[in-house]
Amino acid sequence: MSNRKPFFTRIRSNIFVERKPYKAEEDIICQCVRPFEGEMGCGEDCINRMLFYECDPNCCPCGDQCSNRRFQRKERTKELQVFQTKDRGWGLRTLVDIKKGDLVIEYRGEIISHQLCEERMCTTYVNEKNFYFLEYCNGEVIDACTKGTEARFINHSCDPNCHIEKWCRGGEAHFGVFASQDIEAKSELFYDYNFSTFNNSVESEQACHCGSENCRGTIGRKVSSRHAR
Ligand SMILES: C[S@@+](CC[C@H](N)C(=O)[O-])C[C@H]1O[C@@H](n2cnc3c(N)ncnc32)[C@H](O)[C@@H]1O
Repeated sequence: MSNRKPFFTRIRSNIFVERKPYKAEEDIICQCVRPFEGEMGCGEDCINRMLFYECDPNCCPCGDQCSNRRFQRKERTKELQVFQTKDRGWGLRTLVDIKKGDLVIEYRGEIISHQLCEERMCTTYVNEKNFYFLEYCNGEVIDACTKGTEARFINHSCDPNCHIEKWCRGGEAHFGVFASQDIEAKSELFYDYNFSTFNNSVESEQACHCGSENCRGTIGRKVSSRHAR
């Protein structure tokens, strides 16, 4: 493997290549009560949070004290490092402790249709060995091959310390890598590709080197037909 970190363009929000982002027809307003000054509202019992729906600051009863706006505030673990692993290519690790439940980083990229994804795989990405795709919604894919965040470097493990959550904000979805447990500084971050990736047909043929006791042997779901999920 080359020592040069693969180049990609870091983006602050998803890029909609073939369509404009949808706007929500109406906002769902939670029933939280604005907390005392200096405290944050919309905690674990906020109905929007329970439904994986971020509050709108313009109509949330907690206003600027709403804590259910992590994607809008672009929260993330600040000190993450891309590094070369022994047998998994590049990976992503944390340089600081992370608490269970924290949003580590948003998985961003270009939002494209399955059809355009197929086309890119036969043209632009035809010589690529690694693919950086995540299933979006309604037949669309997040393509982080050239534009995205460091989340694209997160490797697969059959016993991961992170997982992907889909959250709604306005009319669109946001995908975040969340800590499934407390994670110590200097640990590599992993999620289970079985539940999240788009190109299972490619990954189901790749040997897994996650090293966990319950390793399934390959990094993608075992499928017979292309893109079956
Ligand atoms: C989304 S990329 C992850 C970043 C990648 N390691 C890199 O160097 O850019 C997915 C690719 O990483 C490698 N990979 C991820 N998890 C792995 C694992 N558990 N064992 C072996 N290879 C892995 C495979 O080559 C896979 O196709």
